[in-house]
Amino acid sequence: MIVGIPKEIKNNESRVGMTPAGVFELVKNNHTVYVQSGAGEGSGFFNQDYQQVGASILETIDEVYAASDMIVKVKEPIETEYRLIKEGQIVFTYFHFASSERLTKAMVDSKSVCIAYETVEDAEGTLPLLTPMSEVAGRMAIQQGAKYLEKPVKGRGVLLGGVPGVAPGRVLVLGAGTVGIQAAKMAAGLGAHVTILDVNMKRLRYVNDVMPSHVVTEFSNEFNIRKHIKTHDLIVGGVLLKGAKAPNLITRDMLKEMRPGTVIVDVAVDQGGCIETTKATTHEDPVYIIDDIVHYCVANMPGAVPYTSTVALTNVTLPYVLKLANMGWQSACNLDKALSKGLNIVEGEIVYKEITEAFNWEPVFA
Ligand SMILES: NC(=O)C1=CN([C@@H]2O[C@H](COP(=O)(O)OP(=O)(O)OC[C@H]3O[C@@H](n4cnc5c(N)ncnc54)[C@H](O)[C@@H]3O)[C@@H](O)[C@H]2O)C=CC1
Ligand SMILES: CC(=O)C(=O)O
Ligand SMILES: [Mg+2]
Repeated sequence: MIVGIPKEIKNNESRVGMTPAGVFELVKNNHTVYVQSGAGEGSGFFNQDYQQVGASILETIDEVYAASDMIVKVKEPIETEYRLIKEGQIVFTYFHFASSERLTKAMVDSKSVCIAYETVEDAEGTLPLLTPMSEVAGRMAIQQGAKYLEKPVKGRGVLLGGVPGVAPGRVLVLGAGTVGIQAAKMAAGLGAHVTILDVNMKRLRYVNDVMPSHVVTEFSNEFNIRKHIKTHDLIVGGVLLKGAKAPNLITRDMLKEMRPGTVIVDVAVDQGGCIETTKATTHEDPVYIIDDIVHYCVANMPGAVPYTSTVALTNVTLPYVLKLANMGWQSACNLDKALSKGLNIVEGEIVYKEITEAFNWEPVFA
């Protein structure tokens, strides 16, 4: 199969869909790999690193899309990429369709085969291709939150760890999944008081078992959320309903209950966000303020630490890329149930029901 690795074009996105180690495996399996010139530079991988393991370098993104049976990338296609995607072409990447009707329509029209990293789901119900990026984003949420709590950037002026004689900051984490646990762990490590909420008691039991006693678990419901937003300095949104639009757990009117300078880091922004006032931002311009509440809603947080993220991502995507390249998408998905859950749009048909539900579209599949 011919596999193409384009350069990412989302704002400040320096990850790349494959490391030279991944290209090495594909070439060993007799596949042809085209890498766009400079695609890996932001992650520390240069054209010669890819050439040394057998890839050919193409100058433009148009050439990479035109030449390839399968595109392996990181972020959802951006508008200028829509026209490049061909009928029958496999596009293996993060899509987050439920947060973008426009992207969904464009991919339906392209008649390509869209396999979304974020909905590949194993027998235990975990999301192996989302997990490493959620680990990165969960940890980063505290780094970013701590920074925006500083007064010069309109935060409350609270040091998360406190100092002797002054109470530490308070961090409220919505969702005790991968993002939530990593955020809680980082915040706890800094010495902050952490409250973590989920609707899944198994997750809360796990957190309760493994975290120190200054990480307190509570059930997620409106009453508890309304209570805690008044007293916490940093709120991390890490909820997920697989493939669906995130639920709005904090509505606009609730911002008035918070203290000025409270910081929200809504990691769930890529699925539409779990705060009503969330709108996607970029690393270039990451925050905005509504009712004195600082919102950080960057939809590609791991893009800011591309070396770590590219390696972590391709560690988990490569086995699936190899299967797709070796067998074609039909046989690979027939044989691998986890991969088949990644099928979102197949040759013009939406095959993941949460996407149609997100837009109140009529289901078009059986
Ligand atoms: N902005 C960014 O750069 C990135 C965003 N993400 C996003 O972060 C989000 C979370 O991802 P993961 O932690 O991997 O998901 P996960 O599936 O591991 O965890 C989600 C948790 O949310 C919980 N939940 C569902 N409804 C809830 C409610 N009403 N209240 C409280 N908890 C609730 C679930 O029980 C689950 O434990 C996803 O939308 C993911 O795409 C992930 C990586 C990077
Ligand atoms: C998961 C995701 O959207 C990201 O890593 O950017
Ligand atoms: Mg994202």
